[in-house]
Amino acid sequence: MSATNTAVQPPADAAAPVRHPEAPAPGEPVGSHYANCFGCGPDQPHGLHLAARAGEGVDITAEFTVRPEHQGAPGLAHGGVLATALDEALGALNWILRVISVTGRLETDYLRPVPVGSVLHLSARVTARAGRKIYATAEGRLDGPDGPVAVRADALFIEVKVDHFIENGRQEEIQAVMHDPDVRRQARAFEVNP
Ligand SMILES: CCCCCCCCCCCCCC(=O)SCCNC(=O)CCNC(=O)[C@H](O)C(C)(C)COP(=O)(O)OP(=O)(O)OC[C@H]1O[C@@H](n2cnc3c(N)ncnc32)[C@H](O)[C@@H]1OP(=O)(O)O
Repeated sequence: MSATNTAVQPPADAAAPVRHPEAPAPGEPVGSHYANCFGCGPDQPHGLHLAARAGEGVDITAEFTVRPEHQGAPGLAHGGVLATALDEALGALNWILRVISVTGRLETDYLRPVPVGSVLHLSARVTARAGRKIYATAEGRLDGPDGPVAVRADALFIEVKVDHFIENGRQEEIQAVMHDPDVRRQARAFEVNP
């Protein structure tokens, strides 16, 4: 592992993250940002169905149950799926900061194999902010929230406007969500906050 790559580590003058006053209360579900999201969407049959809960700080917890459709090697979770679980847990931090951001960089360490049928206990927290850059870290543990760490990641998320999705997403899906009052309400709530 490179000791010189500092892209996912905050600079010395980065600011401490602040929990938004209207973030979900500790223990409350963060909610799915999009019903078809592979990470958190309830309508994705093969998705991860992560349901994150707000922590007390600028953090969340979530569980991911590894199903047979998530395999890479026989009986083991695919590494890309595990990276997705970490990425989704990190993405849920948007709701604690009340900022819309996307993954710019995700550095993942795989420490233990994760068997099918196991529950990965995920936690993620923001470590610092610098302008549009949000630095965060996540880990997934086996055998309970205090069990051994199986996977971990450091990430750099970049703040974007709602237009990022409207301009880049396929119009079919964009038009469908624009007509969803829940999505419109959520997007408005994020955009009125500086
Ligand atoms: C409708 C409502 C929907 C709501 C949906 C909620 C969605 C939540 C989803 C959550 C789901 C889970 C999460 C997901 O799966 S999110 C999905 C996966 N991620 C993406 O698709 C992002 C694709 N990338 C981009 O769109 C652009 O590259 C972004 C927006 C990221 C930056 O392009 P933009 O033109 O805006 O900015 P910039 O290029 O001026 O860069 C700005 C600064 O950032 C630094 N930098 C940039 N990239 C990197 C990098 N890779 N490593 C290190 N540093 C990087 C850069 O050096 C610069 O620094 P500085 O020079 O200022 O110091």
